[in-house]
Amino acid sequence: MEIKKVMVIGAGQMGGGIAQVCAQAGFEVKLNDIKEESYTKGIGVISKNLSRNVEKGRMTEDEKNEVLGRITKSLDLQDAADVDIVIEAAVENMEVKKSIFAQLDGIAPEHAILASNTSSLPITEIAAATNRPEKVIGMHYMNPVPVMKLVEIIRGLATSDEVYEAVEAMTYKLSKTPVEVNDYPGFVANRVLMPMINEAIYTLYEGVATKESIDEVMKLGMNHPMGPLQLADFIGLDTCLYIMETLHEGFGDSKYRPCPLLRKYVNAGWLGKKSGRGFYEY
Ligand SMILES: CC(=O)CC(=O)SCCNC(=O)CCNC(=O)[C@H](O)C(C)(C)COP(=O)(O)OP(=O)(O)OC[C@H]1O[C@@H](n2cnc3c(N)ncnc32)[C@H](O)[C@@H]1OP(=O)(O)O
Ligand SMILES: NC(=O)C1=CN([C@@H]2O[C@H](COP(=O)(O)OP(=O)(O)OC[C@H]3O[C@@H](n4cnc5c(N)ncnc54)[C@H](OP(=O)(O)O)[C@@H]3O)[C@@H](O)[C@H]2O)C=CC1
Repeated sequence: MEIKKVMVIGAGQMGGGIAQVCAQAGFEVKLNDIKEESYTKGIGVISKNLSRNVEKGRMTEDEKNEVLGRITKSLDLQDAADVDIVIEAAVENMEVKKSIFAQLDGIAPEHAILASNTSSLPITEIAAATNRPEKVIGMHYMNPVPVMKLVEIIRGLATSDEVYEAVEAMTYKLSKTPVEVNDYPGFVANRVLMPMINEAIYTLYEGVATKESIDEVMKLGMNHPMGPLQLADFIGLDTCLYIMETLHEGFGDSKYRPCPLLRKYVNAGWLGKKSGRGFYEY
């Protein structure tokens, strides 16, 4: 099955990046959000990223405008009525995702694939909110999407081979590398990454070292491009907390308990870079 028309749901840091790389690869993209200002912010970031490519001589002004011309605004899920795939990148909350998928099931054409960019939530459970579980799949991009090469592709219990192959082919078309993963909490990426970040937060919470020192140890000692606390701010502390909660609940193992300091920051509205304050100020 050939994918030409894409709808991306959520114009935040991930949805914006996904829309950008899809449009750059020649797909027609509808970028959907519930709020007009979120769309405006998202398309603004895309435009800025593309302008940087023009400044660096990687694309011409005309090519930039062609890419932007392939992205259209959507504030209504009904716009999914003629797309081949929907890639959902709304907030990391099961109830929100189930509601979106149940609605999409009634709107998107019969052949359309319904993919989620969830970082950790079970694809099988999201799929169960629809009458087409064989067409539901995880397509997990990494942040920042235009830079990172990996797409974790998660098979739900009922995902068909045909749908897997179509999403794999699309990933290659985006010049990214797919890795096949089964449907367990956190998949691979966040099952490994997020407990490290949570442990770094515990290290801060217990006064073992300052935030700068913790980040410095991991940058200089392990060659990580960002320290874990800086990376947590970059991902979004709300997203980090939701992922830890999914691991904790999904495995029932206390080793995944979210650090109280992480919860405190999220409750304070300190969500990291996107809100201007997390472990650091922006
Ligand atoms: C939570 C989940 O479910 C899964 C996840 O995504 S976990 C998060 C995974 N991501 C990571 O671990 C990222 C770790 N950090 C990094 O790799 C790097 O710090 C980084 C790529 C973000 C920035 O790299 P850097 O060398 O420190 O900075 P910088 O020189 O400014 O950027 C390098 C390139 O990336 C580009 N870039 C950086 N941030 C960008 C962004 N937000 N959007 C688009 N492009 C970006 C820059 O334009 C630059 O491109 P060129 O060199 O081609 O001009
Ligand atoms: N941050 C990361 O590093 C990564 C995140 N992910 C996953 O991607 C998804 C999005 O994360 P991220 O982009 O960081 O989050 P953001 O908070 O940056 O963006 C989420 C966007 O979705 C919008 N939104 C919320 N509910 C709906 C809805 N019902 N319909 C349409 N749009 C909606 C929000 O609008 P508003 O602001 O108006 O509420 C916001 O614009 C999550 O599932 C997350 O786990 C995956 C990989 C990496």
